[in-house]
Amino acid sequence: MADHSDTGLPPNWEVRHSQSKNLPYYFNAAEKNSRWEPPAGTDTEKLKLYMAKYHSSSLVAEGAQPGKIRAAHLLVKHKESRRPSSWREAEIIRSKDEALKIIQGYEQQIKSGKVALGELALTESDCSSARKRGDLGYFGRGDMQKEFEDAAFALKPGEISGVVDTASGMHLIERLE
Ligand SMILES: O=C(CCc1ccccc1)N[C@H](Cc1nc2ccccc2[nH]1)C(=O)O
Repeated sequence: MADHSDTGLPPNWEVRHSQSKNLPYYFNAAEKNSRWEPPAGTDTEKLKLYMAKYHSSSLVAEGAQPGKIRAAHLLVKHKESRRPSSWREAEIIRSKDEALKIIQGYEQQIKSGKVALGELALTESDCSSARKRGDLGYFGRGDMQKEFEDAAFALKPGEISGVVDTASGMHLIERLE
């Protein structure tokens, strides 16, 4: 078992792995608290070394299976989103219309070749997948919200969707595999 002391995380915190999302998350056994992002007070350089040492193997993406695709997305949430909060902003108050204008701007930048979706997702996406350049891993039909699924499965690998509106917010989707 990995020695938790060299994770760089504050006391009682440890790194665990979400099988369903094939992603590491942070768990505090004392407070029974978990989160996708490292807690405040983390020595991020130490955490990076720890992750490279103990977690790169567990992050091996599931192999492509029949009926599954892999996609990345960039999400702009708004005040009517199912969870109007993200790693970027504790309380998201922009209107749906403002979110639409913002994501249409991103769509233009991406489709003009000025920036890659994954690059923009890193800093602009309101989904926890932002830190993986929006990469959601492999998923099949029934795994994601219907509007998202239909738009993603309609893409060929390498293609980018138009703006997709779901209960989570406004998305741009890039099919990766
Ligand atoms: O549910 C998640 C995590 C999704 C995820 C899957 C696989 C790897 C990493 C993240 N994040 C939500 C925002 C959100 N809503 C979505 C709806 C469809 C696809 C991706 C989505 N992301 C949120 O943060 O509110």
